[in-house]
Amino acid sequence: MASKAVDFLDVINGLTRKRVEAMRASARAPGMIKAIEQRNSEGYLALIAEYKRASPSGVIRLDIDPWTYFNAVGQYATGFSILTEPIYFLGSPIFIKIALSYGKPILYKDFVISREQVMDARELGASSVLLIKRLLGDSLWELADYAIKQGLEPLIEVDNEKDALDVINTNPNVMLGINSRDLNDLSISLGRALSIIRVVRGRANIIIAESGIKGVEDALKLANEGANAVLVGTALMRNMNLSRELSEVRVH
Ligand SMILES: O=C(O)c1ccccc1NCC(=O)[C@H](O)[C@H](O)COP(=O)(O)O
Repeated sequence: MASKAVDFLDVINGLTRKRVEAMRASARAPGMIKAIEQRNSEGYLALIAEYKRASPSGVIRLDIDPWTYFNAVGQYATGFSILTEPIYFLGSPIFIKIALSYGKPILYKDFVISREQVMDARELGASSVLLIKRLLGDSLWELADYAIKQGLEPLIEVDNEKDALDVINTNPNVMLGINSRDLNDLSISLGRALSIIRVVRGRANIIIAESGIKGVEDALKLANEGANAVLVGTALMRNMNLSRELSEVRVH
């Protein structure tokens, strides 16, 4: 009994020391756009690995700490997507601080609706910030311009053709996130994402396919259609070894 208590305290002590060390980090993550372009120029689809413990549909996995995750997927990922939203996704800003030491681009992933959140992303050291077109409506470009002024690269997420065209007609230089998940009913349709990509490929600077990507077969379809990167959460949380296979998918 006594030795169990000591073991546990040792674990807590070790993890807390690492967490405090991360809190002190003042680094800035490198840019996502350049990293994706570099990966594509080497002939590969870029992989953005998301640290995602839960979603509105329920808990995904709580038994992987962020160090274990970043260590496992870091060598294969072009960048990280880090959920900071605490209620539905059990995210935290500390995960960004921890990710900084891996030297990869970092996307701040929350339902961003305010300048304060953009500032938070910047102060934490993220390189990009997620802006969801359907969530922001008319305030999208005001917030996107603010993020750019703060030195962040906005990832503008859409889930339909009209919004995708709207984004590239307004600013083709931002990263365009094409979500397979319908944000009304949370249903996933890779087919819908593929048809949106078909419409915008060659006109958007960077296309990132998001959500519902289960493995190499899905990633290949998206790459063949014109995606520059895939953003994968749930499947990687369930099987971190998938990162190696996904990192080997080629672009043309
Ligand atoms: O993940 C959800 O269920 C979700 C529900 C409502 C709004 C947003 C949601 N997800 C945010 C994301 O962008 C995903 O975490 C990301 O695309 C990764 O998706 P997946 O690989 O399917 O976990």
